[in-house]
Amino acid sequence: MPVVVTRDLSVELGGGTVLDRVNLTADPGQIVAVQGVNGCGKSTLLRCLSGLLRPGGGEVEVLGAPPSADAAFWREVGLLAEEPAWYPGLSVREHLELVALTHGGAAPVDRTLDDFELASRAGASPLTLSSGQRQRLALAATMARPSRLLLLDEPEQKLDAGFRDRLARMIRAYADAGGTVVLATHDAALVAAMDATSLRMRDGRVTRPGPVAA
Ligand SMILES: Nc1ncnc2c1ncn2[C@@H]1O[C@H](COP(=O)(O)OP(=O)(O)OP(=O)(O)O)[C@@H](O)[C@H]1O
Repeated sequence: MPVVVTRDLSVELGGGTVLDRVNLTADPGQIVAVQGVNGCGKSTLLRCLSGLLRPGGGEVEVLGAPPSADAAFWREVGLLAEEPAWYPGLSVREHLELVALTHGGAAPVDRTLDDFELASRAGASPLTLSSGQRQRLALAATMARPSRLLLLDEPEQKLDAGFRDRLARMIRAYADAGGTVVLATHDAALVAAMDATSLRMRDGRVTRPGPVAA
């Protein structure tokens, strides 16, 4: 059974059509990369999949039901969108300990710090990190705990080339273990490195579904 299905998903905002009858499916183990120019509707699509925006028309099903606001939904779904608010009085390590404590089955914090290249900054407040380091912390908080679906809006932003390669491998490993990923990205190299299914959007419409071109 698909993890994500949209049928003729449509959204109007500010008097204009932002999503126009978008049909998408994502199966267990699949990475769907939504690509297209600024303003084509990628973030709006992810907001609909996460239930943060109610579509004006069509249907969205995530894990067999419309996205829901309750905590049970968010235990299955990891979202990376706007940068989260950080607690200034908690260190990088303590933020990750909070995630590990509240989500059974999370990866050990020391391993997460290594995986996301944050070990040398473990004692720092997130507010004193560089923007790329904060992006890695946001990714770590999203990916270090169990989930069935990851919704990632431009996960590559602020990351250097080396960590983008590492991220591609981590997302691929998540999918190989049965997880589903829908991401919006401007990074064609990341799409290729993850061996993702590419979905091209233009003006709110899907123009080119199918496997990514070589
Ligand atoms: N609240 C809103 N009111 C009016 N228009 C909106 C609103 N939110 C988004 N839009 C418009 O919807 C369109 C799609 O925006 P969206 O953020 O989904 O694009 P995107 O593909 O994610 O772009 P980017 O690559 O720049 O992140 C844009 O034209 C944007 O101006």
